[in-house]
Amino acid sequence: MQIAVLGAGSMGHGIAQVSAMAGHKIILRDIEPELVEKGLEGIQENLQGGVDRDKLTESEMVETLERIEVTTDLADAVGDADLVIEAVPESVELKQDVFSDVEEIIDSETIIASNTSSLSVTEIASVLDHPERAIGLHFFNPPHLMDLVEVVIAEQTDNRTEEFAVDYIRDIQKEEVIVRDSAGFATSRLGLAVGLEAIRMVEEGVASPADIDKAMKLGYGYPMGPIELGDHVGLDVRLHIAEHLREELGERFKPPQSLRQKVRAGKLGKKTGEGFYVWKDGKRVEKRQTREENND
Ligand SMILES: NC(=O)c1ccc[n+]([C@@H]2O[C@H](COP(=O)([O-])OP(=O)(O)OC[C@H]3O[C@@H](n4cnc5c(N)ncnc54)[C@H](O)[C@@H]3O)[C@@H](O)[C@H]2O)c1
Repeated sequence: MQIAVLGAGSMGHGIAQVSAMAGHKIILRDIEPELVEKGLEGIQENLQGGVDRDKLTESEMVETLERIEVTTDLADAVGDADLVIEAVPESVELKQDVFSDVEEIIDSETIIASNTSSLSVTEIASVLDHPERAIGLHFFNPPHLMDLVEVVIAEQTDNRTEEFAVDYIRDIQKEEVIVRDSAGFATSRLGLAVGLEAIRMVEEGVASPADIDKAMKLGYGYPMGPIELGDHVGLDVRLHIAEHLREELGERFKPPQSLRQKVRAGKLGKKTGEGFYVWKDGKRVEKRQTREENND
């Protein structure tokens, strides 16, 4: 089928790539020529990496790239699309504008999906004349390596749209989970609950961040401990999501004080060189931390 991907940033170019690899024709749209070109370069790099690691052949790479067109023109992108997936920045107003603009161009059968990671798909879809064709498709970063897609069912989503979305996800070799549209979907809500409790345990002096992370890795088989994951994602991002979930779901998502303090101090994790851990050149600097040190 033909798929329009709107936004060629971190997620958009990855979604375009995995869809093209499954044989679909893709039109990738961003607002500036440099941005679509950058997205396309990202796809080329990922595919070349796959060829280098013998994950795909040179000719599969070439065929995949031949299935991708880029444009800055919305009508060119969505005019003949069977599925439109938006991956523009995380703002309700922006996504609503994109949805309404798209609906003016597409035909009545086209499905419109949002890759939002935290916003209400129901609210985004509310601007449509036919909101029953809207759905959330929450891909994970980077889409070419992450198998999961949360299929988010808005209040208005009908069965045809849900079935269409599930068929598409399976077709591109991803695994779906079906989630009713509610704050944090399934992943962020549970991931954050563990992450916030881990920070509270550090505050209470139960164990050091390193020991909490080690406990969950060795005891529960987590690939990465909850505190280290927070440093990876960015503590500002974690705080923002916690505030949103607190507003929607209640006090159990109240952000711990030490999380707020780290964000106020600009200690945002890996990207600033310090969060709950110290980071150098993208790697955790190992130092034996005592519980007292972490109560600062
Ligand atoms: N980055 C992640 O880890 C991640 C994971 C899952 C979901 N998401 C969600 O995916 C969406 C995109 O995130 P991202 O990290 O790719 O952002 P990004 O900033 O990397 O990319 C967004 C792109 O959209 C473009 N854009 C802005 N307005 C546009 C418009 N009207 N039409 C087309 N393109 C437009 C921007 O120029 C930019 O290139 C957000 O909703 C985000 O919450 C992000």
